Amino acid sequence: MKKRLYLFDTTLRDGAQTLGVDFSLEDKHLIAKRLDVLGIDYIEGGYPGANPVDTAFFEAPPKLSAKLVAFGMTKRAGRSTSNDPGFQQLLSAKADAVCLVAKSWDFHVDLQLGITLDENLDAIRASVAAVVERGRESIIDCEHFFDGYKANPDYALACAKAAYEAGARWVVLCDTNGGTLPHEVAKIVAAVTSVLPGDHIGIHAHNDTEQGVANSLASVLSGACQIQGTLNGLGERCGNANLTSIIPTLLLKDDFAGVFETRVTPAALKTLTSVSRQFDELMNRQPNRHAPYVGESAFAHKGGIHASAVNKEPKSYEHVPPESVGNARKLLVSNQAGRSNILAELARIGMEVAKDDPRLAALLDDVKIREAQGYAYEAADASFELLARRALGEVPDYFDVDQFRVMVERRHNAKGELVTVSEAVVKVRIGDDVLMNAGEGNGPVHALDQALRKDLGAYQPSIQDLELVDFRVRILTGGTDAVTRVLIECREKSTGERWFTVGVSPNIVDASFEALLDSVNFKLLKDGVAAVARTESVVRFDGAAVRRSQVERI
Ligand SMILES: CC(=O)SCCNC(=O)CCNC(=O)[C@H](O)C(C)(C)COP(=O)(O)OP(=O)(O)OC[C@H]1O[C@@H](n2cnc3c(N)ncnc32)[C@H](O)[C@@H]1OP(=O)(O)O
Ligand SMILES: CC(=O)C(=O)O
Repeated sequence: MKKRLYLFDTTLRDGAQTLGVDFSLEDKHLIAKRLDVLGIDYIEGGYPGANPVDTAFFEAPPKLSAKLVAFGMTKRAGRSTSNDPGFQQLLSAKADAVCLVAKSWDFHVDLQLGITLDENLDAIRASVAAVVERGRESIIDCEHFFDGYKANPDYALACAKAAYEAGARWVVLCDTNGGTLPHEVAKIVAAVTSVLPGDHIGIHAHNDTEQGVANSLASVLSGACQIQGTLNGLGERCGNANLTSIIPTLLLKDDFAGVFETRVTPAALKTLTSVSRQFDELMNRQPNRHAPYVGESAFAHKGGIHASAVNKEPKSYEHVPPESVGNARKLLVSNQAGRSNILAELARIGMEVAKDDPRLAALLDDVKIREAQGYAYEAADASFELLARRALGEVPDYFDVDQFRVMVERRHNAKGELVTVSEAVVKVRIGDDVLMNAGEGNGPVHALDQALRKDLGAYQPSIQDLELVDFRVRILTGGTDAVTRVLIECREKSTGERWFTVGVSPNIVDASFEALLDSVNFKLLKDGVAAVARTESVVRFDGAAVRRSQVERI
């Protein structure tokens, strides 16, 4: 029979101690529910009494199948539990369990609490007993357990034993400062589980030497049965053990999956990538592309040799199948690519090309030459698709830009305020028509975008559905030879679909315009719009008088 491991999530408590993270009450409810669906056993919701959000959360907590845990500290020195208002507020919280942080390093008892070692042991016993008496499951976080054990093993163990004997369901060994290494954790946890039952022992590891996950895994191999951690590794300083890495390791790696079981099912594991990314989205944090298992690049193959091998057999360069965690494989197109990368990307966008098709070799050469000039196709899916379809003769000649002009002016407005305005004029040829439009914007690229998309004749219904959402500039080489790469992200308003395009030039406006043109062409191509035919050359200046006057002023 497999050994049951319990997952304890402290995102809403230790995760709230992350620099730059502030949970609202609504955030807490949403996150608790997502964790519950994932199959977490214990969800620590916060510290009732410490702040209004946490207090409110425990006044009307969400309904969960996981056990909801209220966090606090052992009673204050010199008071009884009934005479400690903070402790009483903790006991009143609507929670299934109460997790108390207790000092277990003699140095901290002496310096931080200023009480004797025996008084601290008494405080642990009295606090656990009060929680149990109140009908709550009791959990003790033995703060600084590993540092305490190294300094005074007998005393650290005495704290753990005092909690266990007073009725604590779980005694959690904390690597509070995150400085303990896996071999030390393995040894110390084994020493604890030789005197206390392992199915009552947990681990809470901080990540200050980037060993949070390794230390948690080492501790279960030494007999501990509860792992505390957070979503995406949030937490005080460098964070906590990352449950987003621990959970798939427990379910997918033979040495763990064969021995241990958790409440997380293989089906729930498939939601892990979306849980992780939604969480970042909610926190307004950029997801870590390189995060194990769930990061955008966790199954992205850039090297041509890797891509070729993955096409034959994915496990050649993948330690687990991406779909097992809800992630997806990507074969990137770049200067490191071979024909396999290109073929895979073409297949992804629905293009069938034979591996020996000479147009494929030409496209690969073109990609490598352009990447050497500064283009980055792995980040610009739409520009790559246009390049590939052009190489195969599949992109209609929608329009030509005969000319554009941009002006940036700093001036006083009617209220006498100093403002910087940008104006642009773009002249495009569509079929037999030449259209000239002006646009204003808060910067030159914005103005160009406005002018280009103001009136594209027959294409306007398709183009109106397009919006520019992001614009990133990177200078690739320093000095006078500097080249600018611009990446533009666009969004189709009707579907929410997004794509990226790239432009490169020594001139930032030129680079931006090239990326803008790709976005517009991609949208027309995507919508299956037919190109307007050209018969004769008739020049027509389109637009209202006001536009013409702007043009003249420029
Ligand atoms: C390792 C961890 O992550 S533990 C969790 C840390 N998380 C937090 O601190 C976030 C929430 N904390 C808070 O909002 C506040 O610190 C509160 C409400 C808990 C306490 O606020 P205050 O009463 O103003 O105390 P303050 O934060 O200044 O100091 C903490 C006090 O608790 C005492 N204390 C710390 N740990 C314990 C413990 N395990 N048992 C008893 N007392 C403790 C400290 O000695 C200190 O006492 P002192 O004021 O007499 O010196
Ligand atoms: C309790 C806790 O967060 C710690 O010791 O790190």
